[in-house]
Amino acid sequence: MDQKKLILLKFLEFSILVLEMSSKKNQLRAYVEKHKIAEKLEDALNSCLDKLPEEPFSFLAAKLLELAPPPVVDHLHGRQILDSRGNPTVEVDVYCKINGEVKLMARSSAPSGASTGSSEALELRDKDEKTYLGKGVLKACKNVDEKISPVLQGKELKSLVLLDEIMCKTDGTELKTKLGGNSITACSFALATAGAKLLDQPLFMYLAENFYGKENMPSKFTLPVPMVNILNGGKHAGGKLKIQEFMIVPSKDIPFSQRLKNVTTVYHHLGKLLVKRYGVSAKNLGDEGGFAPLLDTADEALEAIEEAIKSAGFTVGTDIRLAMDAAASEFYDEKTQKYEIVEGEWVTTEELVDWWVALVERHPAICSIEDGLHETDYKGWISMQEKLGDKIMLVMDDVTTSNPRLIKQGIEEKWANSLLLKINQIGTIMEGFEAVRLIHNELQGNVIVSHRSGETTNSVIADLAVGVGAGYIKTGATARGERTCKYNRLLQIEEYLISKEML
Ligand SMILES: O=C(O)[C@@H](CO)OP(=O)(O)O
Repeated sequence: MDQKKLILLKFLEFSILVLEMSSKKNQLRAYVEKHKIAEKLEDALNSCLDKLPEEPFSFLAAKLLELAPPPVVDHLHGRQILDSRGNPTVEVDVYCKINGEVKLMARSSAPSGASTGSSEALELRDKDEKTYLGKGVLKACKNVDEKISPVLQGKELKSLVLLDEIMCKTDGTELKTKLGGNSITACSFALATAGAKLLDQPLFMYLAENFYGKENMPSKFTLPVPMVNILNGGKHAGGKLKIQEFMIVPSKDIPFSQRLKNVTTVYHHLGKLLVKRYGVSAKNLGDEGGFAPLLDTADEALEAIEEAIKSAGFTVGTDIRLAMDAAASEFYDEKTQKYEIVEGEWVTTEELVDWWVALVERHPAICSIEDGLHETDYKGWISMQEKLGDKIMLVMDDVTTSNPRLIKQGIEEKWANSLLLKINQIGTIMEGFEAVRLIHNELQGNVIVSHRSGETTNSVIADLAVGVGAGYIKTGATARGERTCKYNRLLQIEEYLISKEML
């Protein structure tokens, strides 16, 4: 055998040995020292480096990569932290084993809703009234450590779908009643974050690869249009205003950073206007950072917002449109089957649908109404879709709870034309992917990726919105850290996409 081949062979043997022994560092160090491997190798390489052709080295490098053991999940750890409302929620740490060494790769957490749909995944709470008024999540954290972590141990992180599938199977229930939706969502978010980090990819790219498959990755991405909560009512505020969220929606024909700048400008103008009109307490903030003035009617709120848009120098309806989340289940009486749309005034389903039609006529800048009816008032949903579905977005939230089974039913029965996607309503990102596919492929409708009213400072949903090509994102006001971190992440993604010519 000629010398070149011999050296290469020895180098290969040595490299294999290093890889095999890399989990036992001390032994490796002793071996290297005993046999003076480092010097020998250096000598050998020096003597032949410039004489050897390129080929064998790239072959060798590829072989070594193949031989390296892939990084795998070592364990997950759940911990109780606080969300933006001061309630406990689950945070999960993902530890991976890389070349035999255990490292903390990523951490993420679950959000929590207030106006929740009845078919949402179970939010597992301890119900011990002495601790956090029964809202503790220590049982959910224990499930992460004792039930989820063991089934994921040793698994690779390339496929989030596979990991989410394992968690769903381990729980075995549609609404995650065994392990808790909060533990599973926090794990799914943390595993995705860890996977992206391990593969050295931006999170949105990792999610896109899992959503589209590596072969079908788009060469360009789009950034979602933000639906920015600017004025709060209902359960998120505390006054008489029944409708939960009034939002502003910038034009999609301008860059994301400009969309954000425009809506933020309107937000500040509205703050000033409310103080002037209703006094300083009118600029108090609701759970999602929107102002929470003590108003009585939707018209009052919409007129104030329209005026703020104009005083900020924009045109209502072209530069900035309006959107609402009624959260109608919260002002519905199941016994009488009536809605209290204005304090003390109860209306039937038909009257409410007509009320919506008239409101859209009075405020033509309205482009979207979410949960305009109670979550089981299917007749009402169908009637509203017939009357308004070709004019504006009608968004299913509590009625579908991001659940592919309910979304299929909604598509078949023509409940509405758009979907609000909240991963913690169903549990895993994988199930969220299925929801998006249904809406995009079978309904040709819009998906709005959404936060919850109780949030943490992780920004996974911003990456998710870009990764699955959602048209919109709803993540509160352009104020309060747990809301702005999502918008700020979108600014980072925008910059990245521009630099890579992928926008
Ligand atoms: O109703 C909604 O769409 C959400 C988010 O705004 O609120 P919650 O998280 O309280 O369900």
